[in-house]
Amino acid sequence: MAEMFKVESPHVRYLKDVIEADYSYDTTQVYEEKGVTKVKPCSTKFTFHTERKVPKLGVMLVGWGGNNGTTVTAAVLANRLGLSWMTKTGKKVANYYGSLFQSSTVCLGRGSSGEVFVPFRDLLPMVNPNDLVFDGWDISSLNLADAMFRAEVLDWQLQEQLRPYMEKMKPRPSIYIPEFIAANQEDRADHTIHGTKAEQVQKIREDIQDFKRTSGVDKVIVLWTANTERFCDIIPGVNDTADNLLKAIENGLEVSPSTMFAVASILEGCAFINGSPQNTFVPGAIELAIRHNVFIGGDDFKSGQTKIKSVLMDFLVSAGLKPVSIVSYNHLGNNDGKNLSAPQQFRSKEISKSNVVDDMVQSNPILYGPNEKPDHCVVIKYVPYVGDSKRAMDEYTSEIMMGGANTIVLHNTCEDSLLASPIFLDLVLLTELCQRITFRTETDQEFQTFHSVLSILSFLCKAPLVPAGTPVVNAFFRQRNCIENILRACLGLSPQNHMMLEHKMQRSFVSLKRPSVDCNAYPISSKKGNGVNGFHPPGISNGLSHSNGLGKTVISSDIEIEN
Ligand SMILES: NC(=O)c1ccc[n+]([C@@H]2O[C@H](COP(=O)([O-])OP(=O)(O)OC[C@H]3O[C@@H](n4cnc5c(N)ncnc54)[C@H](O)[C@@H]3O)[C@@H](O)[C@H]2O)c1
Ligand SMILES: O=P([O-])([O-])O[C@@H]1[C@@H](O)[C@H](O)[C@@H](O)[C@H](O)[C@@H]1O
Repeated sequence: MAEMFKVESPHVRYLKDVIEADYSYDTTQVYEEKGVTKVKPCSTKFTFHTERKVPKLGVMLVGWGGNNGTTVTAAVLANRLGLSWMTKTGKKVANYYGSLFQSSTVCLGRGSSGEVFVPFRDLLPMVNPNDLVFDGWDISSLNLADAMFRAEVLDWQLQEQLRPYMEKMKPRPSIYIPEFIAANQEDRADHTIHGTKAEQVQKIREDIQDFKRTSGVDKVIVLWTANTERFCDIIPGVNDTADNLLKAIENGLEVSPSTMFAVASILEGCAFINGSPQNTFVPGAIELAIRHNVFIGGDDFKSGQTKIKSVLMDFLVSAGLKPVSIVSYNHLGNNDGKNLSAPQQFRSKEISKSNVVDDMVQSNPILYGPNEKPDHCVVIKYVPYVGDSKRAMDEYTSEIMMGGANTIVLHNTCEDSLLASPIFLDLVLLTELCQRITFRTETDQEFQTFHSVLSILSFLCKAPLVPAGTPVVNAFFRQRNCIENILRACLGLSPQNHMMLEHKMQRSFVSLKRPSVDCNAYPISSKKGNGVNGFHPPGISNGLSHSNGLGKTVISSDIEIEN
């Protein structure tokens, strides 16, 4: 599919197979010299390559029969089919609300009528989620239609329309090691593979090969959405290096099912994403991914309470207010909640939900002394009756000026799986896009990929996995801006700086010509479905555009967009 717009610049070249962009990466180095803090602007010349051809993408879900797995599969099917259904509050239409790429926008630049916003997905060629092909594994034998019914997430009228499609989808039997998940999951495990750990890893590899062969997809990404496991001890000689991990699997030593899936995926050259909080990526798994130049990412989908926390902490600390007590309670009644009612599984989740405040606390030594941090308590309770409708209650108490106190209380009710499902799509689509991006610098002329530990996924994860020795960022807008600015860099566009100097000057440097009067509103993104058909970005929806006969659509004399 042709790009939705083209950048007019001598530094950007639309070649047959790639978009090639020259980019100046500007940073600022701070260092001490003779007791003086020095600040030095630095600039590095990058050349980015982004492959223009979008592949047919297969997604294999571990835990496919769960609430999230069935819901995301149903959502993609419903969008592909353009389904709608009646409910007590009226007609509902399939959409991808909650997806960064499908339902949020970015500012492309400034037009004659103001800022021009386009769907995030249109910045670079990306897979359309409607085209995703799903497969996967589950320790429960239910087909996807019966599993969707068991999940009790989606309206009945929608389930009825989807049943003929989803009842044909059957998860593959999976690896089951009881001690890694709650004992209360045992009655679900009627669909498991047997044999040694090495034989089971080999079986998973064969499943991936079989899916590739039978589905005709160009590439596969494996995503863990099975139950939360207990943490694994990091044992020298067992999982501390890639070779030891492979040997441990051969010798049947302690390796969790999620790590076994990660190893199988990596050995098959498939990116592996961990949507749960356990430490799947033991050092040996990370080393193996690096050795095979395969992307890994995680941990734990950032979907609700923690996502709000990464915004509120950003707001409070950036505003100079001092959060001193944060209490996050929630109860839910789905199978995830049932699994988390066991202490070891809860502990995994408690860890991933607790570290999200660290970066903002460490960013402000005015508010927090060395090793000082707010009280932070995480509580999760299992209440079967409420099902997937998670109830979250949060209390944020901050010290404000002159001994004052400010307490913010939140109550949030939502279908947990409808918050998590769009995150799946963003994770796999962004990972796939990153697989098509390479870059070189003026001092290192050989093109390289991103590091195997794909930290650009941080925006989508509670406990971001980052390359060793690199910073963990949790603040919501910093994470989002990171994605946006990297994708802009692939187009040779400078980072969003929000300065808007042109509007803050006595004598502006920009003459904003009025658009010609004989043109119609220009649909920036005419992709079908998801309610964005004929998308008219704010600022030019009543704006005017016309074709100048050169195959370009001119929104105004300031912007030219090539059809
Ligand atoms: N909002 C959210 O729903 C959300 C947010 C963040 C993280 N998560 C995590 O995502 C995961 C899935 O959440 P869910 O609500 O879909 O849970 P779920 O219990 O409904 O689904 C998990 C599925 O995994 C299956 N399973 C368990 N062990 C397996 C194995 N070894 N191999 C294959 N399948 C296995 C189970 O049978 C079940 O069908 C959980 O770990 C949860 O903590 C969920
Ligand atoms: O994403 P978030 O709302 O912070 O955290 C959620 C937890 O509060 C919830 O109890 C759990 O079931 C979900 O898996 C999810 O992890």
